[in-house]
Amino acid sequence: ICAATKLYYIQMEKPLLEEVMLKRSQQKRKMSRVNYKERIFVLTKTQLLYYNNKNGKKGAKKGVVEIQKIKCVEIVNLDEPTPVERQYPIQIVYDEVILYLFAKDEQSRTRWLNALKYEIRNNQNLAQKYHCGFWKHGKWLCCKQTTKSAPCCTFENMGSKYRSSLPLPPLPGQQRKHIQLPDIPGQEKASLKMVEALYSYDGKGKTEITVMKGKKYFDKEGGFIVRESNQGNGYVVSVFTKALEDKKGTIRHYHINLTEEKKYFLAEDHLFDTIPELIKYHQHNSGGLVTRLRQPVTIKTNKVPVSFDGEWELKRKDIKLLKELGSGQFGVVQLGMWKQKYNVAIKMIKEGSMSEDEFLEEAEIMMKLKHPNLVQLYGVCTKEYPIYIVTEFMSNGCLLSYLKSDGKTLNQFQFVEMCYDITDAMTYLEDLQFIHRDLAARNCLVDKTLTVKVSDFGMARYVLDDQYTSSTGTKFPVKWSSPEIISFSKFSSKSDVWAFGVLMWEIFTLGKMPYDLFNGCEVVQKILSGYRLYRPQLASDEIYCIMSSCWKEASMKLVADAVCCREKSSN
Ligand SMILES: Nc1ncnc2c1ncn2[C@@H]1O[C@H](COP(=O)(O)OP(=O)(O)OP(=O)(O)O)[C@@H](O)[C@H]1O
Ligand SMILES: [Zn+2]
Repeated sequence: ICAATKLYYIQMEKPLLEEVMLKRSQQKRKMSRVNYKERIFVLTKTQLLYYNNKNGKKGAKKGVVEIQKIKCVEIVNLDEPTPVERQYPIQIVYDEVILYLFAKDEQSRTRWLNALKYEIRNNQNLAQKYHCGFWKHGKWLCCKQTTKSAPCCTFENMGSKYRSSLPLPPLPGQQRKHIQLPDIPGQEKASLKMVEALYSYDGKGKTEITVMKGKKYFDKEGGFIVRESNQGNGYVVSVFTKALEDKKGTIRHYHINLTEEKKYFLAEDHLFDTIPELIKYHQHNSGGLVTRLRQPVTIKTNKVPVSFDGEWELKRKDIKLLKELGSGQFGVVQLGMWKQKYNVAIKMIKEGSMSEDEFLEEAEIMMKLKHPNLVQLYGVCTKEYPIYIVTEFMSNGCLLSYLKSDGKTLNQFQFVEMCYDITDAMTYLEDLQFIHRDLAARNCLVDKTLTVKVSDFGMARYVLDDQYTSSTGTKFPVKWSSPEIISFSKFSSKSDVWAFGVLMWEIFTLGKMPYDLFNGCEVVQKILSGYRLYRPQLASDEIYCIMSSCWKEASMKLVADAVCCREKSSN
C-alpha cells in the first residue's frame, strides 16, 4: 500500500504537456527591456516548469510555477500589431507576477489553456477578474491603468466552469483507470453499471439507440460512443444522460458535421481539425451538448462478459483452439475463441502437473477475484482431460518477454505506471488476504493498451513438482523469495511485497535476471547476510528507495539464527 501511494505521487510528476513556446521576460526591474525567449514548457499535475531549448531537448531549468499558486490562466487580447510568432498569447497569474507565454497556434493554445485550467480548478485563490490586455511599458493595454496592481478590468469568463465540487475525469490520454487512494481530490472511481441488451433493437428517431442482443452497454452519466451513422453519412456521437426529464436516462445523438474548410464540429462555435480533438474538447466542455462526454463506453467484442453468474464449468464445445501462445509449468497455453466471439487464453493442464482437485476446490473463489489489473479467470473445463483453465487473453503476452523485446521503447513514466498497475492488483489481493506466492515479471501479462495485469495468483500451491515447490528445488523462485520463505517457507502478503520489489527491479532493468552472477544457493547466502539487488540504471533514487523498501527486515539476526539452527539440525 505504501509503495502504491509513493508510485502514485511519482505519477503526479508525469509530464501532461510538453512544448516549445515563447516566453516574455518578466521585467522584474521596471525599465528592463522586454524580450522573448524560446523555452520548453512542461506541465505536470503539480508544476509548470520551463527549460532552455537546446535543439528541441531540455537544457537548464529556468523556472518553476507551482500549480497551487496560480490564480488565473487566460488568453490575452492583441491590441497592437504583433509578429506572427506571438499571435497566441496566454497569461498565467500567480503570486503578484504574470507570466506571458505564446503558443505556436490556436490548437496549441487551447490545449494549454484547457490543461492548465483543469489542473488549477481546485485552487484556493482563483481570481474573479483579470486584465484582458498586456501589461506593457508601465501600463495595462486594456484599461490604460498605470499601476500594475490596479484592479483587473475583465470578468473571468472561462475558468469558472472548471471550478466544480464534482470530481472531473483525468485529461484524455492521461487516465489512470482505477486509482483508489481516498485522500487525493479529483479522483473518479467509475461506478459502471452494465446493462445487457436482451433483444436487438433498431433505434428510431433522435433519441433512440440501436442495440444488439447479448451486447453489454454501460449505463452511466456522460457515457458516450462515436459510431458510424446509420444512414452511412459520417459519424455520430451518442451520449447517455440522466439530466433530462426521463429518470431512467436518455441517449442523445449528435451528428459530427464537417465544414467546407474540412473542420469538424458538434456545436457551431467550436471547430476542430480532427474528430479526436473534437472529442477531447467535449470531454471537458459540454459546449452545447446535454452533458460533457465523460466516459467512453466500450462495447468490447473480444472481451468475455464478466457476469457468468457462478457458471464456472464451461462447455468444451464452445471453445475453439486457435494457436499456441507458449508453455509453462502446467503445460501449453493456447489462444482460443469462446462462443465464436470472445478471445480467451486456455491453459491445457498437462496430466500429472497439477493437484487438480485442490485447484478446483479453490477455483470458485478465484473466479470471484475481479480487478482491472488481475488476469480474470473465466472458468474451467473439467469433464475431460486435459483440464482447461480459461482466462482473459492478453495480447502483448508475458511482461518479462515484453520488457526484453520492447522495453527500450518505454519511458520512465510507463515503467512507473506498470509498477503502479501491479501494486493496485496486489493491494486488492492483500485486502482479501489472498497471497500470490509467485509474483514475478514472468507471471504478469500485458494487454494491448500496455496495462499490466497480475496472473497465476495462488497457482503455485497446485504445482506437482518438487523441484518447483521445495525451497531447495532447482525451479524454486529463490530470487523472488523473502528471507522468511527461504528460512521457514512462510508465505504472506509481506513476502509478496518482497517479490514485488524484485519485480520492480525486473521492470527497471528491462527484464534482467536478478542476481545474475549468482546461483540459487549463493543468493540465499547473500540475502541472509544482508546483500540486496543494486540500483538499476533506469531507476531514480526515488524509485530505488521504493524498491529497496520492499526488502527491509525486522531483524536479520533472528532469521540468521533460525537458518543456522536448521542447518545444524539437518547435519
Ligand atoms: N492470458 C494469457 N494471454 C496471453 N498469453 C498468455 C496468457 N497466459 C499465458 N500466456 C503465454 O503463455 C506462456 C506460458 O504461460 P504460463 O502461465 O503457463 O507459464 P509461465 O507463467 O510463463 O511459467 P510458469 O507456469 O512456469 O510460472 C506465457 O509466457 C505467455 O507468453
Ligand atoms: Zn485591464
